[in-house]
Amino acid sequence: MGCSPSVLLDHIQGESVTANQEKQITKKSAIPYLKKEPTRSVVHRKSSLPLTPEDEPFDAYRTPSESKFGLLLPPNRSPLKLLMVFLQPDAVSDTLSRAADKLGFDVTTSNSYEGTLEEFVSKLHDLIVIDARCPQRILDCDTLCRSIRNTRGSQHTAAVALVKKSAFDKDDVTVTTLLDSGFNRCIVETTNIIHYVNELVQLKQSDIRPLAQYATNQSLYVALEKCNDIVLVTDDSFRLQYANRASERFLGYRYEETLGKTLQEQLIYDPIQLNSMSSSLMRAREWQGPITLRRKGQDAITFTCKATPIISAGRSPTHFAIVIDIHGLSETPSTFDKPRGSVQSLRRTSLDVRSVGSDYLRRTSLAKLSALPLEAPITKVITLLTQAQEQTTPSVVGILDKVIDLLQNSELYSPHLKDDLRLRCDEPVTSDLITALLMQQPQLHTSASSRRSSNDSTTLRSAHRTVSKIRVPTQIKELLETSLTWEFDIFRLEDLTNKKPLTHLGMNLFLHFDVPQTLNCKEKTLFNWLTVIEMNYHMDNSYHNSTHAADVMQATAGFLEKDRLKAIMDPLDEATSLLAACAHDIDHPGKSSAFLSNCDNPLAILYNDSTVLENHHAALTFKLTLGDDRINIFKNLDRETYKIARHNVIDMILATEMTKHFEHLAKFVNVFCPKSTRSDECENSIPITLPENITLVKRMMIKCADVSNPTRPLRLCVEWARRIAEEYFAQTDEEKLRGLPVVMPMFDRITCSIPKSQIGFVDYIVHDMFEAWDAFIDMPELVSYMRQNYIRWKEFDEQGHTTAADIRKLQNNLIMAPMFPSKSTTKRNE
Ligand SMILES: Nc1ncnc2c1ncn2[C@@H]1O[C@@H]2COP(=O)(O)O[C@H]2[C@H]1O
Repeated sequence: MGCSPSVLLDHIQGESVTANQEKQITKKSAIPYLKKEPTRSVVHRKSSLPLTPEDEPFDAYRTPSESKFGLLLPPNRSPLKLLMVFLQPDAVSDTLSRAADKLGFDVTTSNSYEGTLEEFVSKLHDLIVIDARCPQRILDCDTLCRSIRNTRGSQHTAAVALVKKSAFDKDDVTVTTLLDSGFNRCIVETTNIIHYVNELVQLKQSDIRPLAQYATNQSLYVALEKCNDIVLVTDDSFRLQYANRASERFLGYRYEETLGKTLQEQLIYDPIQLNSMSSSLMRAREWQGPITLRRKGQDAITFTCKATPIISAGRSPTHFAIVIDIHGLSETPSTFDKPRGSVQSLRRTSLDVRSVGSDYLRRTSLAKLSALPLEAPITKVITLLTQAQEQTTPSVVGILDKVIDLLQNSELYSPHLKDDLRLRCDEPVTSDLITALLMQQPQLHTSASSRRSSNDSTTLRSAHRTVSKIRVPTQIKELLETSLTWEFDIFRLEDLTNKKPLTHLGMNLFLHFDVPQTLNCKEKTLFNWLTVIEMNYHMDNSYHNSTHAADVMQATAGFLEKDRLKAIMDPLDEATSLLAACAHDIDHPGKSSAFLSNCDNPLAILYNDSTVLENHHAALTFKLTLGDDRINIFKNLDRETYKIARHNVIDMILATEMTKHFEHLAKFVNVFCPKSTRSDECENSIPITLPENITLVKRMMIKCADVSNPTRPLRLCVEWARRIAEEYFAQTDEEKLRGLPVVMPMFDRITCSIPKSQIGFVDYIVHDMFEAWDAFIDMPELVSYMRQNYIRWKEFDEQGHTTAADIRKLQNNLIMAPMFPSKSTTKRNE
């Protein structure tokens, strides 16, 4: 069965009696020591294993002295075995033997070359002392020692040459030669037993014990080889020095392919992860986090990793032990060592007791998440924050915990109305408006409501009417010549077309953007389509009628004319953007989604109170279009192109849902106007043509077009404000009449201040979005008009022009005012 490397690491660092402490024991008991050997059984762990990370000694892995392998105990073999090789016994050998007896050695003697080797092979002594005083021709010590060293396991034996006194007195080469042939040291002949006792004590401490520790190390290596987690050891420059068998199995590299290579060049996929790991390790701090590893001939894969610095010399880490938990690996590699059982089954039996701590659990589950082969940017962000937590103060850790909790919420960009919005927002009408626009859920019934099924006029209108080719009157033609200007007078077109502006403007713009060619359809089909779409807008809505659709289409066309967009949009993008704009509010009942939900309207039931209107607009668009060949503008597209077109139209229509306003805005700003990037860098570094980024642009485009009315010339802006206010008032009236919850109580036609509603709408919705949009497509007139209008609304409010009637009066004067702003107002730096 494999074992957990974390247990091994504990063993390495968990001894309670250090080498220093043991030296002190040895020193103090120099004399009693002759009589009583301290037993190894006195060595116990100071404390039991910590149960949670909190129980763990703070610097369990970090104290340099504890990171040394020197804390390993030699194997508990008692007594130590001594082989004495003397051709003939003499007073010196006798003294040595007696000293060894006193220290409790198990002494064996030998007097020949062969006998020695035989004896050694059978017992693998801890210490061998060879008499090097006799002439070489009688006993060749050098050769004997070399032969011993060639014996398997002899690296754990200390070999000592017993030399004449003269070898130390004279400056000859005897000692060096002996050391070269494999002896660990030389001791001099003597008949003084104390001398030999001290020699043996020193030998035990400085040679036998470390060699025995190496023997224990050997067993650790065996454990590492058998262990199921990947274990890598690198030097301080992340050059691989050791990789266990699990690494070969999971990563597919043979041992020889990996050794000597740096983690970066061979294994670690993500430089950010490596940087984070190395910054902790270099500061002698343990690191834990997900790590994505390259696998030979396969996809990279992310594992949970724990890296520990090891200081074997000096003050800085000399090695790093990297243990990679393969738990959570979804797929067992085909080369997996079958007899050992599956990763999962092994894991179930090997419990890491430290995983009980809640914080650890949280990190572990995060790590498991990131062990999946998928990685979203948010996963990286959470990982980096988790790593940052390890290097900061408890108060910052607390804050980061909250940040991580928020980030783990899937509704990242959905605004949650701050509980105290009503209190913080001085203006109740703004509070009402923004709450109604941004909140998904319908209001709870606050008053007794008569719940009955809606008979709202959301039923389909007939799509089947023969469309004759119309001739465009001159006035309309002339007006349409300005159809791509931001000051285009949509209300005049409404008048001239007898409230059918969409068909006329739509055809004009479709031709301008070569839509018939792009969709490979006849102009007549497009015309029919526009007609049917327009028919399905409610003429009697004061705001959400086909004039609004035409206005949004006109704004969209104006945006599409800008170089920034021309550069990234292909003809299908342009065509589908215009189609989406035309149809984006089709069959709008003049009431909000919340209203529909509150009165159990069939649409709210159909769409489960979720994105009710926008779902309906998109679905109805396709239902109508595909339902009649005469208006099926997609019928000549191949399946693939149709799918793209359909996706584009649906995506853009759904993007107009205001509850997702901040989500779309934030995504756009994050990609195209990141705070950290200087504007010049920004332009060059953004992968603007990535399909997902073009999608963000298209969403932002239709959103801006949809609420562009506060950025139009004042006369247009005021009329739109009056219209939307009128529609809101109508809803409030009906809610009151039907005893439904009042979604926006402040929009009461008697009491509401329309200027205040506009100020709030710009403050909360329009301002930031248009600043960002202007920065992107370079249309300074948008922001210019928005600011001028804003000032005017403030003036109107101060002057007491608040009701719809007041606004109407104002409009009479505005009709006389010029539509175009003075030249200076379109300058960006104004
Ligand atoms: N000038 C405005 N004042 C207040 N609300 C507006 C204004 N223009 C647009 N809106 C709101 O913004 C919403 C955008 O999506 P809708 O067209 O569905 O409905 C729109 C209105 O509810």
